[in-house]
Amino acid sequence: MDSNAKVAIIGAGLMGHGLALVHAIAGHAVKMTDISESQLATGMELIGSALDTLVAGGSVAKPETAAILARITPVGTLAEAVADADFIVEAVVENREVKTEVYAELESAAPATAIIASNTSYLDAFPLAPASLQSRFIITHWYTPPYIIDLVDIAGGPETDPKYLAAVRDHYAAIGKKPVLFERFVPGYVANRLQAAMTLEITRLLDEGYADAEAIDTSIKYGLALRMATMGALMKADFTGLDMSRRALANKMYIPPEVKGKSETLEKLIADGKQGVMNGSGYFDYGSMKPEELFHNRDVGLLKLKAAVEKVEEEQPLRPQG
Ligand SMILES: NC(=O)C1=CN([C@@H]2O[C@H](COP(=O)(O)OP(=O)(O)OC[C@H]3O[C@@H](n4cnc5c(N)ncnc54)[C@H](O)[C@@H]3O)[C@@H](O)[C@H]2O)C=CC1
Ligand SMILES: O=C(O)[C@@H](O)C(=O)[C@H](O)[C@@H](O)CO
Repeated sequence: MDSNAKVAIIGAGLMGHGLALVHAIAGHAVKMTDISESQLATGMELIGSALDTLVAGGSVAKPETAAILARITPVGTLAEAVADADFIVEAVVENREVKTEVYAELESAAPATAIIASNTSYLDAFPLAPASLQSRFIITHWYTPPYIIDLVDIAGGPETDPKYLAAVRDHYAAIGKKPVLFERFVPGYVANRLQAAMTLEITRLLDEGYADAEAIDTSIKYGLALRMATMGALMKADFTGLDMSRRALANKMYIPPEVKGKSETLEKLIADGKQGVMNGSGYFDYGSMKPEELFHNRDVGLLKLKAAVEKVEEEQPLRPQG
């Protein structure tokens, strides 16, 4: 696969519009569709504001934006989106029935040579796709916002032809992303599994009154995250010394929480009308700051952090170079 491949994005929601932008920035001609006309229009607006943010953060040059936008065409139907596609990205709601319907439609509408990729967060999407798609059906899972976060989880199913996995991995690496190709599909891949485990522990700490939101996020931002940004978890263990890891495991002091499927703290916040950034408060209070300003600041901040981490990796290497 290369940047001449024509891309179709199915679903223009939070992820779909971002994925359309990622591929257009990489030079692909992109067709994006959604079952909801209004979501398709919103997706196109969000692409415009995301591009402005990338320009403000120095990741895209202003003169390039017109050409990037011109590469993205919103279309009204799935059939139109995929008619001449080489690579199809499914980013519809995380619902088995909806995804099954989309794959059934792709069986008749997609070219017989197109690679089909699902952006599912946790579902085992392979059993949902018809037999005729299995050899070219893959997972490419991105993180939000995908035009800033470079990690892409790539996995095949039992019948996926490995050549498609390698082609997509190599292309994403060539356009500056960080693909991780899994030997075997595991729901949630690495990062989402770790995120889920952390969320479970955070829920326990909050619900049982051990720590509040401020204490938890301070611990993550100023403790874990800064080290993880340059070392990950396993290199950090090397720095700590592996004997320490062995002792920590042997002590068996950490007992994972019971999986309850809900959190009292979260239920109370939602009952009090707190939905997060979009309505001004969630675990934290955002006062008079508007969602647009918050998203802009988050994204420009992430771009600056990413540039700083890249510089540190270059200037203070932690492994032999070359
Ligand atoms: N929200 C997130 O942070 C992330 C989500 N994902 C995954 O990406 C996928 C999409 O998630 P979001 O973008 O967050 O959802 P979303 O709800 O923002 O967008 C989904 C879009 O799919 C559209 N849709 C529903 N049925 C359709 C159909 N038959 N044909 C075309 N469009 C259809 C909806 O109208 C909606 O606009 C899910 O599988 C999710 O698990 C993956 C990474 C991050
Ligand atoms: O965190 C993300 O951006 C993603 O990895 C996801 O797949 C989902 O949003 C996930 O966090 C839902 O639990």
